Amino acid sequence: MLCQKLQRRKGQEVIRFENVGMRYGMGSEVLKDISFDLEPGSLHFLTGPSGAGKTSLLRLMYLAHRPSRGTISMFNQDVSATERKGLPRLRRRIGVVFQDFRLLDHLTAVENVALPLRIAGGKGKEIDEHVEELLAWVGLKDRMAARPSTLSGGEKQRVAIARAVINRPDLLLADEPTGNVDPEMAERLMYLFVELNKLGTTTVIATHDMSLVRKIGADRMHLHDGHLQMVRAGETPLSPVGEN
Ligand SMILES: Nc1ncnc2c1ncn2[C@@H]1O[C@H](COP(=O)(O)OP(=O)(O)OP(=O)(O)O)[C@@H](O)[C@H]1O
Repeated sequence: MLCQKLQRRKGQEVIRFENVGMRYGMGSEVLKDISFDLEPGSLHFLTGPSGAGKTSLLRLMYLAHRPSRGTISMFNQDVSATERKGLPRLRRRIGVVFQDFRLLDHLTAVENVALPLRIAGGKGKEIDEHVEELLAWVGLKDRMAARPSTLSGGEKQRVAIARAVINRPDLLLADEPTGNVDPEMAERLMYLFVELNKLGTTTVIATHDMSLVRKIGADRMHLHDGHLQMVRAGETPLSPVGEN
């Protein structure tokens, strides 16, 4: 099954940036000349100091913001040439954990997590069982029927993570996904991402937690002042870029 999934993706380009710049409104560029491509099934941490541009880069990768220059292609498709109405189809292949969670408050935790499966056409009890199993695994067995407004920050974060991974997306983008939980839970959630990655999901995780980065030992995309360096596991970014 795993081989099949990886084989199906062989030759497919998950994401490619060429000389991409990004600005907000009329401001100066917050991302400058970004070029990289991600191989199918790769896992990268996205690191860099506060304000370096990590969330902005994830927004571009999620197609929530257009670049001010350069080209982006996703799943072999030039995004700049894609009309707005074609974007939801691409986005359905991406699981995303936002810093502000973006859960739907009129739905329970179970219903929020089940949403991507329902949108994909899934029906019935099987979905609920699958969702409940995942929520229990992230420590939310007793909070399944709760609405987001009654959950703590760490609980909301775990619901958001479960929603992002539930349908094994082709690409997972996570912005500080362990920022609101204790170290033990952070490690458990990272394990979930690593396992998903082993099943073929290309994964990018923005984090300030260098101890987890070292523990997992994956390659890094390191941003400093809007410039990107690709850094191999165990290596340090070139000067003047600091560790964090
Ligand atoms: N909506 C916005 N409008 C204008 N400027 C923005 C907006 N969002 C971010 N910025 C600016 O873009 C730059 C990069 O911000 P971004 O949030 O991408 O950094 P980050 O690396 O994710 O930071 P952090 O680690 O603190 O979350 C910063 O200078 C920030 O002030």
